[in-house]
Amino acid sequence: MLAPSVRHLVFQRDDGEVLAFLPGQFVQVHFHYPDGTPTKRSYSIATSDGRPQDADSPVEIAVSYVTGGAATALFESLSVGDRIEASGPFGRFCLMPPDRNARYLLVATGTGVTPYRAMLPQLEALHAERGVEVVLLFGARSPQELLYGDEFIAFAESRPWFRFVPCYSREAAAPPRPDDRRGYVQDALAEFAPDAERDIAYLCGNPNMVDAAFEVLKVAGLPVPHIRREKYVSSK
Ligand SMILES: Cc1cc2nc3c(=O)[nH]c(=O)nc-3n(C[C@H](O)[C@H](O)[C@H](O)COP(=O)(O)OP(=O)(O)OC[C@H]3O[C@@H](n4cnc5c(N)ncnc54)[C@H](O)[C@@H]3O)c2cc1C
Repeated sequence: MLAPSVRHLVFQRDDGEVLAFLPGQFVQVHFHYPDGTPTKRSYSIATSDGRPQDADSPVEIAVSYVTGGAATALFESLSVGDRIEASGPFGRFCLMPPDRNARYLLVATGTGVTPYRAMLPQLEALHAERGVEVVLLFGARSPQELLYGDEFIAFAESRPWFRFVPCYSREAAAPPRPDDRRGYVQDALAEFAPDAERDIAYLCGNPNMVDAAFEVLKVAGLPVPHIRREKYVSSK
């Protein structure tokens, strides 16, 4: 468990094929409702090992359990070694190496942070290549819900070009770290002075947060192609 209701799950393909995904992409999990109707749900790939994918590579996801959720029931019922059906990779919520921005503003709530975990090796390479800087703003209700928080904190501590800014909407960390903030993640954006010349922003997770942060960035002057969005809407 990454948080009281969020579980990290690791899968491996069992058909000998390679899941050649780009960081930021997602998989779809296929299953059936109790009445036999087929359905599917999307999950961002969290795998962050930076190695070229091969047939044995892990496919990691973080699932937020919701009360009464159909996929939630499927994941809760799984035991080690069980199989599920999935397809992918899908999506275009990816870093685009031809971009020439000096800084990335990465914004997430909840499991919306998982694409950024997958992007860490690529961000490191982009920093080495052209000195790009990164600010990751992560909205969580409390420190207990700071998914992969230890990993992001350790990553930021050894890289001055990468800032990790947890924004707690319900309670502050005790004792707070210098980059901890109180309140909603979209309200913390102004402090980082979004700039059309310098920044490209990625927004991922709760649709209300994505819409609110999109408005903040647009008002700050970021052109729409510089604001990339992935909304975690239910695909029922
Ligand atoms: C591109 C994309 C990527 C996604 N990536 C992830 C991911 O990495 N991890 C992840 O956990 N989810 C992710 N989602 C959301 C995921 O696909 C499911 O919608 C979610 O897991 C709920 O599925 P469920 O079948 O358990 O609930 P459902 O049966 O779909 O919903 C049951 C009830 O819960 C409500 N509900 C659904 N989602 C939430 C929520 N988040 N909070 C509160 N109530 C909710 C519904 O309105 C409904 O009333 C992603 C969605 C998209 C579109």
